[in-house]
Amino acid sequence: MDSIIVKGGKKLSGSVEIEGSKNAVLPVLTASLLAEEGVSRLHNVPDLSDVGTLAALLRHLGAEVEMEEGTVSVDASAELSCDAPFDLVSRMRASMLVMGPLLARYGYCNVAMPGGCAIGSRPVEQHIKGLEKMGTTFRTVDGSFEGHVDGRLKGAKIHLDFPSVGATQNLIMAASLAEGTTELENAAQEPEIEDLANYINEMGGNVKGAGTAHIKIEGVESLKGVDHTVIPDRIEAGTFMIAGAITRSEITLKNVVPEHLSALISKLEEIGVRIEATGDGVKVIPAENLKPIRVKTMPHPGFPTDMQSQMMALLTTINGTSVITETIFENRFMHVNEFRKMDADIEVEENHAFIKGGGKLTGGRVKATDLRAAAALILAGLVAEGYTEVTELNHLDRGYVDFHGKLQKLGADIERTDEQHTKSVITSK
Ligand SMILES: CC(=O)N[C@H]1[C@@H](OP(=O)(O)OP(=O)(O)OC[C@H]2O[C@@H](n3ccc(=O)[nH]c3=O)[C@H](O)[C@@H]2O)O[C@H](CO)[C@@H](O)[C@@H]1O
Ligand SMILES: C=C(OP(=O)(O)O)C(=O)O
Repeated sequence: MDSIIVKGGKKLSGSVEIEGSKNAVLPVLTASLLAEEGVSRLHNVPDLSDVGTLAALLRHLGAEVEMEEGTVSVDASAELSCDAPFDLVSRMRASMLVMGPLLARYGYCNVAMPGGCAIGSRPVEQHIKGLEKMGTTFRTVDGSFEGHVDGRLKGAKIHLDFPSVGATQNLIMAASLAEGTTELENAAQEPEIEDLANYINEMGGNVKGAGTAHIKIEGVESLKGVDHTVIPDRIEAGTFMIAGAITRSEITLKNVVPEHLSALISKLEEIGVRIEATGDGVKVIPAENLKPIRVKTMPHPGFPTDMQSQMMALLTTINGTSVITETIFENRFMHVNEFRKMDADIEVEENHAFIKGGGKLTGGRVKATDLRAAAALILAGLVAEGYTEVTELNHLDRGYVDFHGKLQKLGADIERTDEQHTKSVITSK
């Protein structure tokens, strides 16, 4: 079985380059289906299995997709198929994002229901309700959403019950080729939404207000493929900030936008970890003694749920009791059992985790329960006594490029049993 083995106790030093953002490139790739002419060349694309999975889906739909050294080209000018089957959609929930572009372009889609995943049930009614308001009629057939539009999608005023990232993205894409104006209220404000809007505007679209809770989209007649550079991955950056903090080491991160990480940086500073801006990145400077905190995950600009397990790893090393409250996903504490196997003292009551930190972590064999838990367990392994073996690396490969290699370069004592595998995880043609 593939695993990463880390021996705890080494300090880190040096610098690490942050990749392009997984959560930005996935919606941007689906938006490339909106272009009836031209080729989109997307730069700063990370070599991740999720990108490979989405590329496979775009190819299945009839787009031409090429990948070379961080650039993915998508030509969606051919007549596309509108059927996204279960075997592709179920591999990755972001596949649902083909719905908006297909309905906008063809007035039809047949997209398998993605189902829940380890971190929660993850319903999609906000996507469906918004698209219905724009004139789509849905029925469910054999476990798929079949959507029909009479003519073209129509602009609408849509108030989201919750600022869902995926629903906001699907609706922006649908509205970009709809007739008239769409206004989204209580929209998600993540930097990845802004990146998607920038890409659509570069293609000839008209999206205003992305990055705020109120987004206004004027539909246009057509969009063209263009070049676009994906923003840096704020979650990978945050994960490496914690790598510096947990090992009490000064390290430098390159290709980071600190404004995208303000909630995490503010919590790290409260703990006693200084984050200093340096040209195109940041320096992580932990104090000698760190302090426990209370932290609650929230939609952006709040503290990101995707940093919750890595923060938990750090808090297990800090004297005193810290409290984490998870408000985004109903089942995102599965890593607690794995941390306990490493002798962490953590109690969970409903959506609160109480972490009594400062005790000794002990290495052992632990299982990655989701993508961020994979990284968090490796971070804990950096400071645990003895060897920690982390299995189920398929989760890690969804969202981190060469994670163990980057830690190795920073000085960690870490290796991966299937070294070859990490060369490229993108599915080839
Ligand atoms: C590829 C990608 O960008 N994934 C990110 C995206 O996921 P994703 O877009 O799936 O996250 P959402 O913001 O939609 O979901 C957040 C919460 O809202 C619920 N919900 C969502 C839609 C809906 O129609 N009904 C509903 O109840 C979900 O079950 C979840 O509990 O944002 C999450 C929240 O920041 C991140 O953890 C994921 O890394
Ligand atoms: C939950 C995540 O991703 P996804 O929405 O793709 O499952 C994540 O990136 O941590």
